[in-house]
Amino acid sequence: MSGKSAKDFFRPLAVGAPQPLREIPARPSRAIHFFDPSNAKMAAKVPAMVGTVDVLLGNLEDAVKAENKEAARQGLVDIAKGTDFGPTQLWTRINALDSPWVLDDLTTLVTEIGDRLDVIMVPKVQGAEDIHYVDRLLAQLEAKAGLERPLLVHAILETARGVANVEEICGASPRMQGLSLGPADLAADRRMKTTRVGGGHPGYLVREDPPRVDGVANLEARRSTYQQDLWHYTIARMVDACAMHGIYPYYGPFGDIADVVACEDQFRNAFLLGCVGTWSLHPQQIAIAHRVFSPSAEDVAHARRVVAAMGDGTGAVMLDGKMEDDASLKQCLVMVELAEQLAAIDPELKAQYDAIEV
Ligand SMILES: CC(C)(COP(=O)(O)OP(=O)(O)OC[C@H]1O[C@@H](n2cnc3c(N)ncnc32)[C@H](O)[C@@H]1OP(=O)(O)O)[C@@H](O)C(=O)NCCC(=O)NCCSC(=O)C[C@](C)(O)C(=O)O
Ligand SMILES: [Mg+2]
Repeated sequence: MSGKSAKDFFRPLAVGAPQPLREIPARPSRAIHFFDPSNAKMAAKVPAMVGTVDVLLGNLEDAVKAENKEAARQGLVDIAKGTDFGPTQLWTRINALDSPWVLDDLTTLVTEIGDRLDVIMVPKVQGAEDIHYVDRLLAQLEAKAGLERPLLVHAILETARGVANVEEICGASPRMQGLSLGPADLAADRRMKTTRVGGGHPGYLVREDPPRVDGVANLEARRSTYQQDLWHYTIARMVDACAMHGIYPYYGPFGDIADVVACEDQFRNAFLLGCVGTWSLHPQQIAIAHRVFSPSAEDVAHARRVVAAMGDGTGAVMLDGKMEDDASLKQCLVMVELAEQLAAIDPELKAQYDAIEV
């Protein structure tokens, strides 16, 4: 894991840096909405988006043209200084650690707007060494800026080595807040034969067995095929690594902006497997993410019924013909706690959750 002794793990890494957190706060982050701070039209929309999305993220890395890198950095500083973010979190994605821009990204952002940023997303993380580098540098910069609250770090898993090292990445620093999938870079690094940004592929499928007549397979018969999820393995590994370390997994980008149906399906797979949120690249993906990553009123009502029926939580009871016990109660508590967190920030959801009787 970190290689540090337990007593040193929560010590600040620079004199005067804030104390690391012992627990990562579970703040709602159903959608992490990306914007390019160097794109004037996009940037102009950001202040009005405060309160409509859980996280706004000023992206400095890929999707920002090389000639705009400095404008994007400065644009983010200006937006952060000039906007009251209220309950909405402000994140950034810095450039890759081997790029010519990242040192200035970190130095400028932490010293200028470190008190306004919540989480720094680091792309293309390969192993614990990348997190250790960022961890120490952030501590030095936090001390210099006189920050009282430590910045958190979110790693994007987008290389084969990163996936292989996923557990050590999650445990590399008390700053680790979570992980996102980077399906496009990961596909390229693995030499997958896709050309998309996330989502499925029609060629990745399983086929129904052929019907048999007198024991002979009829290979000419029409057979159903079922498209499989290319990202299941990686998301499942991320979910376990994050749960093990008390941090949060997220899906990532869905590049086919027009295909809102497949986007919703991909997001829902991630939600059901344990992810707490996803990315939004275009304003229309925010509503999809909010819908998917907020449990339905019916599921919340059912979970509340199980909690009520289970009393002190021990033993087994029958509810609607089904056995409920300690383990189903725990699943229901996950649902109820999430519903309470979301209801606290979203009056519309609160009304839906309160409308259905337990
Ligand atoms: C897809 C694009 C090009 C379509 O942009 P568009 O202008 O063609 O779209 P539109 O539908 O025409 O836009 C309508 C209006 O919404 C605005 N708008 C549009 N998008 C946004 C936005 N995000 N935030 C705020 N406003 C936005 C846009 O400026 C326009 O404003 P207008 O009505 O005044 O003309 C554009 O939405 C965009 O650039 N989105 C962000 C892309 C991005 O951040 N990509 C990087 C993350 S994915 C990634 O890096 C991979 C990964 C993880 O690394 C790995 O898998 O390896
Ligand atoms: Mg990438």
